Amino acid sequence: MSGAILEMKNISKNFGSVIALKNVNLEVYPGEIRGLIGENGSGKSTISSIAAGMQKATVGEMFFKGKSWEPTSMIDALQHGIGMVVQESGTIGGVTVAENIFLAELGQFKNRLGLINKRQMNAKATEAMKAIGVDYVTGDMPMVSLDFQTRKLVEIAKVIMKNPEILVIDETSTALSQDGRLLMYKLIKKLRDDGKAVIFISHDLEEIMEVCDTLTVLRDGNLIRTFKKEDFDADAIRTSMIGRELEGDYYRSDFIPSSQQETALEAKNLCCGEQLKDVSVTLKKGEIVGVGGLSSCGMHALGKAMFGALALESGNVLTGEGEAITTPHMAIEKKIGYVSKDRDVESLCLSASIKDNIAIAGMEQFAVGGHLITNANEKKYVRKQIQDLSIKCSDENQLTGQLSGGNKQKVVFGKWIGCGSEILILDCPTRGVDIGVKQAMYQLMIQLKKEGRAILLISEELPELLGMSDRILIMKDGQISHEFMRSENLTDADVIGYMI
Ligand SMILES: Nc1ncnc2c1ncn2[C@@H]1O[C@H](COP(=O)(O)OP(=O)(O)OP(=O)(O)O)[C@@H](O)[C@H]1O
Repeated sequence: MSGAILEMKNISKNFGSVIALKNVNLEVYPGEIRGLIGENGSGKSTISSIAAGMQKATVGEMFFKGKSWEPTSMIDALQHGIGMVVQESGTIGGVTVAENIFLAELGQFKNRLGLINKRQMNAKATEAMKAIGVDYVTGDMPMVSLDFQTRKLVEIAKVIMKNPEILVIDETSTALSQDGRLLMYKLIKKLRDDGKAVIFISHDLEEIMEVCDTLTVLRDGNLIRTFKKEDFDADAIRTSMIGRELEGDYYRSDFIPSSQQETALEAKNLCCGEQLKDVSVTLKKGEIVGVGGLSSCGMHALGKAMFGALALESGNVLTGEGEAITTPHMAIEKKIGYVSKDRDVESLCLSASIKDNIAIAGMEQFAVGGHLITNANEKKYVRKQIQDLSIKCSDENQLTGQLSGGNKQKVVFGKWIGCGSEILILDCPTRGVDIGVKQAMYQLMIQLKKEGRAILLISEELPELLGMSDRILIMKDGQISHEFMRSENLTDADVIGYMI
């Protein structure tokens, strides 16, 4: 035993012909925050989920606290000291916060008659939320009433409550806004200071360098290198991630706001409870309008509303020609595309193939006469998106649910880009996407802008908003609190003040 709390030896994992991990050796030490970074599909989720009992390695062995480690499930792993917060939603929608937190452990609340003491269970769940610093969520709340960020926080509370020896956090930052991230950093630093270990997966190099003590780079299922804090160097890490230096512009290189005169889409006086309070936005052709704020500020609701997917109390969404958009069907007809933040639930059908997910919005492009679908045309259309966005998959028939997180996001992007959307409502479009692909997506957005397409870019990444937008709208408490024009001098600090 090397002093490591977890030793993973010669781990390989195959999914049919896909090799996700090749002979990976990973050791994690107590009192360490270990970062895992790598391109989409490099094997980060696979290696950490094997440690956390979600799946088994094809080959290899593991030792936890010096003993052979063969967890039979995530619950088994959590009960014995390794807990994981997964990349996508790890909670169940149809039940309460307490039922999610105590899933598989409801027995402890049974009374002598075998009935569950809900009051006690709810109180304990409320306590667990308070323990991580969230005082606005109680155990009796239905999960469906919570936004994406809060559902993630429930998941974090559930794992933290078990006081794990090792906590794995898989690409969760991008599900959280600024306040949620700060809360998460505080929790993981406390665990580290208490002598526990954390495995932290993120695509945000700046964040991972700031938060982690050591950093392991994976590429194509191989462990490339582990950096110690004193050796952290952004260029060296990037190069070992992608196997070459990243060249060319990342964000826009111009700093002058620009657009055409014509309006592409307009939201007028939108009202929807606490989420939207008299919000008006005009999006011009050839313009990228950024929308930022804290998770509950109303920006995600605004995106939904502009796609006709939110029941409004009043106000309306109109195209440049003055036609009202009240349903997603109408929006699609008017060439509006929408990437939801809640990718797995709202943007994809995970049990369908990549082909079906991409082709569904683009029939007009490849069907003969707009209605006769030929296999060859459909395949050609889908393959082009797979190639343009470098979607890592076995072929277009692979089920979307089998893709890595970032590759799923690329499928969503491909669906709306391929069908020639004139207006794109992009809610956190680069969530979980690696830097190489992010760069390609930004360059694509610039190209679309040049072609006169309009983009509403809703994002929790301030550098992305500052780097890409012609105008930035900051939202707070369901209202637009400030508008900034694109400028070289605009900084994170200028913007944050209007969010909180
Ligand atoms: N259930 C599955 N069936 C088939 N292939 C899978 C499955 N799960 C993962 N893979 C493949 O294994 C490889 C590694 O995936 P993994 O999710 O570990 O990548 P990752 O580094 O976490 O990527 P991302 O940054 O996009 O989340 C990918 O090629 C992925 O498509």
